[in-house]
Amino acid sequence: MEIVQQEIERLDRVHEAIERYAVDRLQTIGRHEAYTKELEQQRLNSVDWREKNDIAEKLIEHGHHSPRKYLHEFAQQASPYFGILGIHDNDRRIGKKEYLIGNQTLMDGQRVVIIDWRKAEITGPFYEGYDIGEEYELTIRGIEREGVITRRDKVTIGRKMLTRIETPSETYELRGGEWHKNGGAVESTADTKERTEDHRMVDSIAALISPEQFRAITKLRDGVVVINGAAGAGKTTVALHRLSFLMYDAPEKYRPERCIVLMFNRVLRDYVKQSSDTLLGPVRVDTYSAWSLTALAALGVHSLKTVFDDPFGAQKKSSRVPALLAKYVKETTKIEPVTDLWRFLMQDYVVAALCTDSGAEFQQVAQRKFAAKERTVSFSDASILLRLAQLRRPAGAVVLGALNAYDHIVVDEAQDLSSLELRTIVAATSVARSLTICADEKQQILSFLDSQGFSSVIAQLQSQGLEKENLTVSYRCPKEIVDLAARVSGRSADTTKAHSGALGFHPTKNPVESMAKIRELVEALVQAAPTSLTGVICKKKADVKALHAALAGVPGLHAEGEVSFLPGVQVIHAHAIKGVEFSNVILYNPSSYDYRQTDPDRNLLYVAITRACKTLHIVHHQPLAQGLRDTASNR
Ligand SMILES: Nc1ncnc2c1ncn2[C@@H]1O[C@H](COP(=O)(O)OP(=O)(O)OP(=O)(O)O)[C@@H](O)[C@H]1O
Repeated sequence: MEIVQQEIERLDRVHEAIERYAVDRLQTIGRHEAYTKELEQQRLNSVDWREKNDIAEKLIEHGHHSPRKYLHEFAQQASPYFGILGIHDNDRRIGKKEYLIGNQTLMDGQRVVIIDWRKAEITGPFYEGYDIGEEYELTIRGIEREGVITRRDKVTIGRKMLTRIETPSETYELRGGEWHKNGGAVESTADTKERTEDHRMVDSIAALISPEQFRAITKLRDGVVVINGAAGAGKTTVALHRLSFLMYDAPEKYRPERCIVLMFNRVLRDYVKQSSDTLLGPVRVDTYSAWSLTALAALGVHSLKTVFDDPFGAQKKSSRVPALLAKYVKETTKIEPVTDLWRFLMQDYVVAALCTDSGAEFQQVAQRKFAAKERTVSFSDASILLRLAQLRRPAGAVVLGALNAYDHIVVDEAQDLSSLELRTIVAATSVARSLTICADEKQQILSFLDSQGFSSVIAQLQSQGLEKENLTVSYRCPKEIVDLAARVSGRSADTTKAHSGALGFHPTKNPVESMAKIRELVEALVQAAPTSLTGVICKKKADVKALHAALAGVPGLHAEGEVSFLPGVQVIHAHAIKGVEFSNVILYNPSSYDYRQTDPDRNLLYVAITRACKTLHIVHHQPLAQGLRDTASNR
């Protein structure tokens, strides 16, 4: 196995280059800092003010060239690269060349050892599915290049050791201390998570990016990109890599401190925060609600008290609110912002447009709050308040963190934001309106949102130039589960890349039997794979407690309400599972009473099913929801 020997030797040389780079880097920094100290000393010793000024200027100039700014520490020692791209260029001066592709560039003096995957003009052929021997035409630094692809291999390096080489036709794998040819299948991301005992997004995903995902990541530098696609097709993955790509490709245009990622809930926020260090560096990752409060503060609206419950939350999220606000702002003058909000809500035309019944109560509450100068707002109020505060600013005004200011915003699960919330986000971007919006209308689970909201904002953005990317391949779920999800949602899915998994139905007679069955299943799953993560999903919050009690004492049971990505077992209700994933999912009694034939219920069931990376067990004592029922009876 010559290739294995060659690659082991290559990796040794790369490790040596990493060490040389680390030493060179520290020496260069050391020299720079020693000269800084020398200049500071000279300035201290100098008695002539003119000389002092000269030295001060020199110090400032010297500071601009600090090697800490451009010689970054190489942080990928354990796994320095994941791809090898071979070319034979028609230009004789280039000729045959092999590029190593990784998460960070590595230089050895003037020589490039590893190329960052985001250097798309070079790494494109690696991702875009070129065949060996296929001709390429590239434009690198404005120069046309032509030739043929000679190699396009993936390698796995873990803890500084080469363990796998995957060429387009063969695989070589290190198992039990020996190399085997064409042995195992590619490890799925679910298996990687179990092996590493970490059930967050896999860090090494840049190695796996598909051609369609790569195109979405590197597409259209300015403007809005909407990423659609089935659950588990990699929408979030693509959006985060896209932001990473933009910041790398045009750092002066996409500054990390002027970019933000908005996630659907705190679970998802923490999930991304913890897993995207390499990808996003210091970019803020937050929920829409948390961001809206800081944006309000930036606009001068302070001392708010927030509450979750709002009996009129649905009305306030109506897709009619943006037009009503626009009219209100036109016809009224600016007053203290929170009072302005209550005054808006008590207008007759607002009440008439938003309330079919209970309008009188809606208006009275707003009038009372207006009179009392109330500072307690719900999160639905906060988004109206934010849009109002944005609209009250003069056209084109820039307010950092709130208005016409962000270089780029990523919005995940946008289908579950109201049209007003989406508008506050769009308004917060700079005039280039650079946004990546992930959305799947089949995953809209908030019953109080009207479906026109999302589409109306997209239609408006369309007129300003918007690109849509549809991801078709599902990566998270096994084929059996993708098929079941397709039956529930009525949307077909591409299962070509899907691995195989297990799907089981377990009818019981009553809740007690269901709970006992779930305990039996969980115990078996934990015993079979102690490093897996199992999610027990129920529709009603009240069932979380009962299920938790039924599983008491099971090894690895996470505390009630705690969401963690460590191996074990989690009981969680369906509304809290957006965007997360489990090796195994057990659905507790997904009955036709709990999941009715309405869009939000169907969507919620679709979301629950598609959280499973390997197995799905459905335990029920009542008639199953439609979609599940047909599958169960055909088995
Ligand atoms: N090209 C790929 N190859 C292998 N795994 C991938 C690929 N792209 C994404 N994944 C994995 O698939 C899973 C789903 O990805 P992601 O969460 O980005 O999908 P999504 O479309 O946002 O899902 P959802 O709509 O359910 O939120 C993740 O574990 C991710 O690491």
